Amino acid sequence: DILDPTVCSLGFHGSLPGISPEFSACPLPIDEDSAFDTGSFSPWKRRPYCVEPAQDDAPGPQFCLYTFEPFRGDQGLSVITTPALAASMVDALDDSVVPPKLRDHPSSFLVAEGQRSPAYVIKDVPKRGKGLVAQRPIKKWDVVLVDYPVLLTHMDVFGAVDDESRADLLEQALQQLPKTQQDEVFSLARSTGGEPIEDILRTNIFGVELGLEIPHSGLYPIGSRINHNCSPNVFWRYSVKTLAVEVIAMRDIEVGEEITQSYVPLGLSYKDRKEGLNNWSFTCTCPLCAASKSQRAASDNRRERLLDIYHELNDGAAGKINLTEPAVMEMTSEMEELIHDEKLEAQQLVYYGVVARAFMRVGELVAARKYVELCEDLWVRYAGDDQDYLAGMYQLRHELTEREKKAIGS
Ligand SMILES: C[S@@+](CC[C@H](N)C(=O)[O-])C[C@H]1O[C@@H](n2cnc3c(N)ncnc32)[C@H](O)[C@@H]1O
Repeated sequence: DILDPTVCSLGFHGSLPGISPEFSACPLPIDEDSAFDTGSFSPWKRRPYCVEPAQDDAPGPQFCLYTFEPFRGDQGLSVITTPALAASMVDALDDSVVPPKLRDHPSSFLVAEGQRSPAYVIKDVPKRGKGLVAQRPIKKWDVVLVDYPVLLTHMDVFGAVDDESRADLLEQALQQLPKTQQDEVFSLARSTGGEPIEDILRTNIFGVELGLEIPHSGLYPIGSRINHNCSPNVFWRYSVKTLAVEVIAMRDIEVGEEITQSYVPLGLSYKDRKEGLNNWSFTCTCPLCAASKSQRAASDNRRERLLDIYHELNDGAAGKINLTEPAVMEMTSEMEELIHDEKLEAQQLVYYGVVARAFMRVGELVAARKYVELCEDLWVRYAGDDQDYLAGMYQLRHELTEREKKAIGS
C-alpha cells in the first residue's frame, strides 16, 4: 500500500521520483535549498536548517531541523530527521488525527479544561530522583497518561553527524520551542555529565519510529519521568500516526504505588539487566535489584526456567524436538506460574503465541485456539489501533483456521 495516496504519512511519496499528479496532495520533502528556492516551508515554523553527515562516513542522507507550532494545544515540536521522513510525518502534526479518547484523557494537552486531574503525581522517590506515583487506583489496561514529544531525533544523527554540527542542531531544536517547554526540558534529570543537552537526551530519550519503522529517539517530558523497574507495572504504546505515547497499566496499581516501566527487555537475569542498564549509567534500586542475594538468585532461577520453557516450546513448535500434549500442558501451567511470580505479565504476549504453536504441532487444536485468542487479545491491547503490528498475529490465526478446516474435513 506504499502507493496509496491516502496514506502519505506512512509512505515516502514525497521522495518518489516522477511523482504522478494524483499523489500531489502528499507533502514533498523540504530542505534548506528547496525552501529558499520556493520561499515556502509550510507546515514548519521556520526554514529547515540542514547538516551533512561527517565526511569520513559513507555518503548518507542530509539531516534537517524542523519545528512545528502550535502542536497539541500550545506546545511545540522539533524534529531532526531527513527531508523525506519529515514530509512523511506531516499528517501526524494535525490534531484531527488524535482519536477522541486521547483528546479526552485527563493528561492530554488537548483535554478540555476542568476535566479530572491525572492519575499520577510527579514527585521525589527515594534513590531514584523524581518519579510518577499513582494518586488514585489504576485498573489493569487503563491509560495512565498520554504524552507527546517535544523533540524527535533520527538515531543516525548520533553516529553520522560530527559532534559540533549535532550540538548545533540540538541547541537550535530546543531554542525554537516555546519558552515553557525549553524550561521543562532543562529541568529533566541528567546522569552522565558532559554537555547538558546531550546529557538530558542520554538520560531521558526513548526509542520511537517515524515513517516505515525508521528508529528515532523521542523526548517525552512526562513519560521520561517514569523510572525503571525490573517487574514494571506499565508499558508504552507509541503511535506513528499521532506521535502519542500512551502509558498503559499492565496490572492494577494502588494509590501511592510508583508507576514504573522497564528500560531493558523484560525477563532478563540480574547480571544481564545490570549490563543492559549500563547504557543508562545508573545502578538500579528497584525492589528486585535491591532484594537480598538469595532472593535475587531465586528470581534469576525462575527467569532462566521461563526462558528454557520458551525455547523448548519454540523448538517443539518448529519440529526440532518431539513434544507430547501432556508436556506442552505442563510447561504452559509452569510458565503461567513463573510469569505471575516474577510479575512479568507483558511477557504473556510472546509466551501465548509460542504455546499456541506448540499445541498446533501436537494436534491439540482446541487448546491452540484458546491461546491464539488470548494472544490476539493481548496483541490488540499492546498494539492499540495500529493494525500494522498485528500482521504476525493474523498469520498465526490463519494457519490455525486452515488446520481446523483440514481436521473437520478428514
Ligand atoms: C528517564 S529518567 C527517569 C526520571 C528521573 N528519575 C527524574 O528525576 O526525572 C532516568 C533516570 O532516573 C533514575 N532512575 C530511573 N530508574 C531507576 C532505578 N530503577 N534505580 C535507580 N535510578 C533510577 C536514573 O538516574 C536515570 O538516569
